[in-house]
Amino acid sequence: MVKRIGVLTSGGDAPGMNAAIRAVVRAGIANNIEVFGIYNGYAGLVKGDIKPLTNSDVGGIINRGGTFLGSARLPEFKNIEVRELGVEQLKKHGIEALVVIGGDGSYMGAKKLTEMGINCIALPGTIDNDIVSSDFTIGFDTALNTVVDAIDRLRDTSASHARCSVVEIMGRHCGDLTVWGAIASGAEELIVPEKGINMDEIVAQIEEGKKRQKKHFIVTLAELMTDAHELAKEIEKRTGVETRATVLGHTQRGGAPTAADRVLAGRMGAYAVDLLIEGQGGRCVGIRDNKLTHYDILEALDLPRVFDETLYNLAKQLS
Ligand SMILES: Nc1ncnc2c1ncn2[C@@H]1O[C@H](COP(=O)(O)OP(=O)(O)O)[C@@H](O)[C@H]1O
Ligand SMILES: O=P(O)(O)OC[C@H]1O[C@](O)(COP(=O)(O)O)[C@@H](O)[C@@H]1O
Ligand SMILES: [Mg+2]
Repeated sequence: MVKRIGVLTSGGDAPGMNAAIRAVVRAGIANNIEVFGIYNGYAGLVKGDIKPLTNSDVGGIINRGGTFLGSARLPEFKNIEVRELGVEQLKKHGIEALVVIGGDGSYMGAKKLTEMGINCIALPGTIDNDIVSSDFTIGFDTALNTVVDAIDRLRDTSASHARCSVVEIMGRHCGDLTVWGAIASGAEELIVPEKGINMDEIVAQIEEGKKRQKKHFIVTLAELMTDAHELAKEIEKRTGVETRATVLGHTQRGGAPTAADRVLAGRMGAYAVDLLIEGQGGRCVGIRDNKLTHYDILEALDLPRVFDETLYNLAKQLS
């Protein structure tokens, strides 16, 4: 049975990563496995930034945002020679298997390390909710609550000034944070990559609201689609409603994880250790209908992303 494992966080950080690390360490130690922390993702792996972790090292972190191990992006990890340096470091420390907490990019790194003889289990840690093999990713619920809190505040000031607010939300190429954020905050409009921008529809929605003496308008916009400030100018020009843009940016990545994210992280972290004990590798953990499951990483990354039209239409209908 596996005796010594490592844990690392990689890619964009996400609230709940600390809770996941804690779960890996505590579940590992409970099964007589030594757990080593690898600092700063694959970059730290290659450099040998590796230290043993005890139960008390992961005490007092369940409620902390970010990742105490640090995270990084190391594009060079795609090169086999760079990954070989990482494998050498693991061998030097006697680490036989790894838990990798990150997004789709980190999953690829985990798959490739498994092919090089290091069993890896990947956990979905990203605010974007863009990992198709899991209904939810660790960090999504916290980021969603941050988005909703921000929109609630923006609505207050928008109503006082009878303004429209364009709110740019993260998600890379996935509209989930925007769709869920729009529903939970009662936004008037949502613009997501899966649907594109329909300027006429946005203008019509605001004009219709004006007729009902509406005092404020919230337009949620997924990032990377258009410039939020330019969109605000265009809305103001076409509707006559004074409009401001707010880019929520990295505020969405921070903060104490919600209870839902902590529980998800705890379940997934312990499950990853179970899979390593079974001798599994190259797998990623997901949650489906509230049940833990695991997939081959390549198959998981190949799954087609199905956009939830029902939720999108609900956001439209209730606006
Ligand atoms: N094809 C790949 N092969 C090996 N490692 C990869 C690959 N793609 C990404 N990675 C590693 O995973 C890291 C994180 O990926 P990235 O896409 O930036 O974030 P995320 O994991 O959050 O999606 C990259 O910086 C790189 O070190
Ligand atoms: O922090 P950076 O490097 O500016 O990256 C921003 C990107 O990271 C994210 O916050 C999270 O993405 P990943 O989890 O895939 O790393 C995206 O929503 C955003 O597009
Ligand atoms: Mg990603």
